[in-house]
Amino acid sequence: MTNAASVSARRDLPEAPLLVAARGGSPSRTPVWFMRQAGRSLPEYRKVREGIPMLRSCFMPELVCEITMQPVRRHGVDAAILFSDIVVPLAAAGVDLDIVPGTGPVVANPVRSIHDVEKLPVLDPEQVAPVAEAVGLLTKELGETPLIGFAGAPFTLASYLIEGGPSRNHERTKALMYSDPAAWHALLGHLADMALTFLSVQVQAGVDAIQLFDSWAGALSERDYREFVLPHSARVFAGLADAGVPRIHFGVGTGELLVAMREAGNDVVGVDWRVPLDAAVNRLTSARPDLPKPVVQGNLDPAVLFSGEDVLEREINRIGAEGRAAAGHIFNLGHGVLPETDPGKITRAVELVHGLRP
Ligand SMILES: Cc1c2[nH]c(c1CCC(=O)O)Cc1[nH]c(c(CCC(=O)O)c1C)Cc1[nH]c(c(CCC(=O)O)c1C)Cc1[nH]c(c(C)c1CCC(=O)O)C2
Repeated sequence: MTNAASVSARRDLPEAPLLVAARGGSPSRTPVWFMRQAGRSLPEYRKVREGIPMLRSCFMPELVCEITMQPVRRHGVDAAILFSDIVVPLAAAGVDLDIVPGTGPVVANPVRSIHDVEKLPVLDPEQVAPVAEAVGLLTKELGETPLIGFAGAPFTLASYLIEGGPSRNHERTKALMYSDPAAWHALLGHLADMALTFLSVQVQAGVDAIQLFDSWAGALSERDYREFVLPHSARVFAGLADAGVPRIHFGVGTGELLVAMREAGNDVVGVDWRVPLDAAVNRLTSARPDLPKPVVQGNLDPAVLFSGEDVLEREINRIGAEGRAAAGHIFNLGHGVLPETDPGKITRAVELVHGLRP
């Protein structure tokens, strides 16, 4: 795809609350979307996914478009997030892996040495052409609602590749990181290239914002994060600096890493529910008074959607008030929607956020 095409593919959405807030402007209302808003909480999702394996569904453009649209239609959220997965670029490039229901990504041949790193395939943009096609369908269907593209950050992808699947302690990951820094940096460099290719394809196809998911970065100390991870995530963000779309950075349990994660070069800092948004802003501004006040995204505990409506309202009001400390606030959960969540509660949460004074 040429550069000229990339310029014309993106819609002009100057009023979209998500994009206004991401730039630190004054949106007409507090924008809200939810990580994992498409997925098992929705009966219409379970219906269209019936009999189709997760990974295969990510390469079916019409289905990706339909699943991405479902929460926008149902809940009236202020953004769609592309239905895909962080391991899609790895699978597309030919890494032997599967997404096992109830477990997550499982890798057939885990990466444990420099030899394994050297054997990793390079992602050719053509291999994710169905994703670009889905983005094209979505930008036609979404009207004024922005579309968020995403990728997994190098550390989180490395953890799946090295452990071979989900991990509580990331022990093999850390063992490689500490004992073979050359292999480690080669691996993270490779994964940064892949993330950048995957995100560039999405941007050229017309997504309006991107999010880099470093879900498991919170397992690291700040010192290790700075030495072993930050330079690679920074390269992904730097590669998108001229893309013209806001860049969101998110991880779980990253209260101690917020300052370092912002230094990776994003425009919006995702915050999980453990750190109040005003405290997060405080940490960010006192550590880096030289930088502009941050824009934050978050941070309702996904478990609160299992409580009564009075609790939901109280928590949303609290988070709305705390978010006023930031230069902009994009309302979200502190992590993804849990599969058992009552979708009615999600719709109600959107109404309550839209009732907040922006
Ligand atoms: C760590 C991670 C993964 N995938 C992702 C992350 C980062 C975000 C986070 O921290 O949650 C990212 C992701 N995965 C999915 C999305 C879609 C967009 C959205 O609505 O947010 C996004 C943004 C769809 C999905 N990705 C997956 C599902 C469930 C698959 C199904 O419906 O059978 C969905 C909707 C599978 C998946 N893929 C992964 C896990 C842990 C799982 C869940 C396994 C399970 O519980 O069955 C890896």
